[in-house]
Amino acid sequence: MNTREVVLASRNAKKLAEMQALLAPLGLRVRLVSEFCDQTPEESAPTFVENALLKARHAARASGLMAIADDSGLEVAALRGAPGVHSARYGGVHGDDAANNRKLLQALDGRPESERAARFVCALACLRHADDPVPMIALGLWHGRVLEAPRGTNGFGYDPLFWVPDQNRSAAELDPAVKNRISHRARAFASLLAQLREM
Ligand SMILES: O=P(O)(O)OP(=O)(O)OP(=O)(O)OC[C@H]1O[C@@H](n2cnc3c(O)ncnc32)[C@H](O)[C@@H]1O
Ligand SMILES: [Mg+2]
Repeated sequence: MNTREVVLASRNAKKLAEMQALLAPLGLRVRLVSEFCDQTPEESAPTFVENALLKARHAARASGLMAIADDSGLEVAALRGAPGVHSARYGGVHGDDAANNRKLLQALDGRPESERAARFVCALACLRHADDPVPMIALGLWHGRVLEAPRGTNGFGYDPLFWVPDQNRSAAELDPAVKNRISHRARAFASLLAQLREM
């Protein structure tokens, strides 16, 4: 096994940019799953952790390398956890951020602030190889609330609708470096890096 090289099992360019910055302290050579294969596994599991494992296993098998996958999304308590594991395709078309945001605004139309609490969830799975029986798992949460209209142009996905109370800004108004210090993904990577350093 080559432990100096890792494949990132995502096809979302903006998510990949965040993952690469968060992984940089380890000084590994980073490869992308798109270099090895065109297919994507179906993200059909009911949990973020299981979907992250599906993606990591697929990338490890395609590349022969250690693999890291991120499965993430936004949970709104008043919507019983939706968009949840379906965050990327909430609006009907996979990866259509504008449609996803429109649907979320509609779902919360007229709801008071007290019913707009939300949290971003990030599950990371890291496999040393495709048949690794001891996957490393890391979770990160980021609490905020859903705005009534989009704000800001940074980031991706639901960032323009996610209000970060202690920053007094939406996630899309944050400097990318700040988002990468405090986000769900930042928290999950902090935990994963600690595990990788012990490996
Ligand atoms: O599966 P991969 O290829 O990694 O890319 P994806 O975009 O499909 O990623 P997910 O399946 O994990 O779906 C996560 C969705 O949740 C949203 N999301 C996740 N992290 C986010 C973040 O940091 N900011 C805003 N939205 C985010 C966004 O809509 C993503 O498309
Ligand atoms: Mg996906």
